[in-house]
Amino acid sequence: MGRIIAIANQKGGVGKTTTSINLSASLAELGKKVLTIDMDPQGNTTSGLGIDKNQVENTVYELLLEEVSTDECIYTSVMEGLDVIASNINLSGAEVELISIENKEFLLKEKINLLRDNYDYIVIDCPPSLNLLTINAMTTSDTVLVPIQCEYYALEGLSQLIHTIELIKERLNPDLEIEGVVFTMFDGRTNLSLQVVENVKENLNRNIYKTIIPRNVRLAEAPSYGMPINMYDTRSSGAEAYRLLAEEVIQYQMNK
Ligand SMILES: Nc1ncnc2c1ncn2[C@@H]1O[C@H](COP(=O)(O)OP(=O)(O)OP(=O)(O)O)[C@@H](O)[C@H]1O
Ligand SMILES: [Mg+2]
Repeated sequence: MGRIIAIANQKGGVGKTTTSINLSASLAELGKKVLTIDMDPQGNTTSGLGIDKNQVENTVYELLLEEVSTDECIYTSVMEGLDVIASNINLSGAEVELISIENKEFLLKEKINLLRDNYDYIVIDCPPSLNLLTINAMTTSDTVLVPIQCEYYALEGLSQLIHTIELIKERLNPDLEIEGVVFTMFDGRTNLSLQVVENVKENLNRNIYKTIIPRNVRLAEAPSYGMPINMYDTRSSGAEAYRLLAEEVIQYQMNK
């Protein structure tokens, strides 16, 4: 049975989408069958994997709120072995529409359970908020992976995120675990990045991935070409890092 990983942090711009795209693509490169679900109305994971978000007919919105089957929502990405359930701006209205629906926290889970067996990994990119879309992602998932940007306010909001995850575990998804945190946008030339890593390690009693994602301009460029980093520049430091992260993610499961 496949493992479902939510990439979440309500803080904006910390590298959730970059991690979703490139962890998914690196897992696929290692021969895994992967599905990436874009739960963010910004649709950046969708376009970053080579899918025109304004042309897709069925998105997460249709999956959650209309009588559309899961199969009809799955698109193939530019990367072999990597499928996508897309998103676009239409999803921004879903939050309000979801409120009055029964079982509103479990709509995604009901749909995704049907195809768990078709994939080794399902990676869900969450929006930068602890809203119903994020809650749906967390009730569907086995684990949450939290990207932390190496900047001064890295720890801000982290305790709130951990508290939310624990509440969801208590009330909605008893199996949910925090898989770990991964540092992103590390800049080895500054003391700040090093200090942030040390500070978070001291304050956070959680699994921290050994792999640290460096700040690498190729990672920022790749989405505008609709490609994950391993296709855009396979030898870049960003591609190497996400490959190592994918190996660690696979290892985590084997250690269970
Ligand atoms: N390791 C990196 N090196 C250089 N640039 C990066 C790196 N990771 C992310 N970026 C850039 O930083 C910006 C924010 O990254 P990203 O979109 O992945 O964050 P996010 O957490 O998904 O943001 P949001 O909260 O808006 O969804 C993007 O422009 C992205 O290209
Ligand atoms: Mg994002």
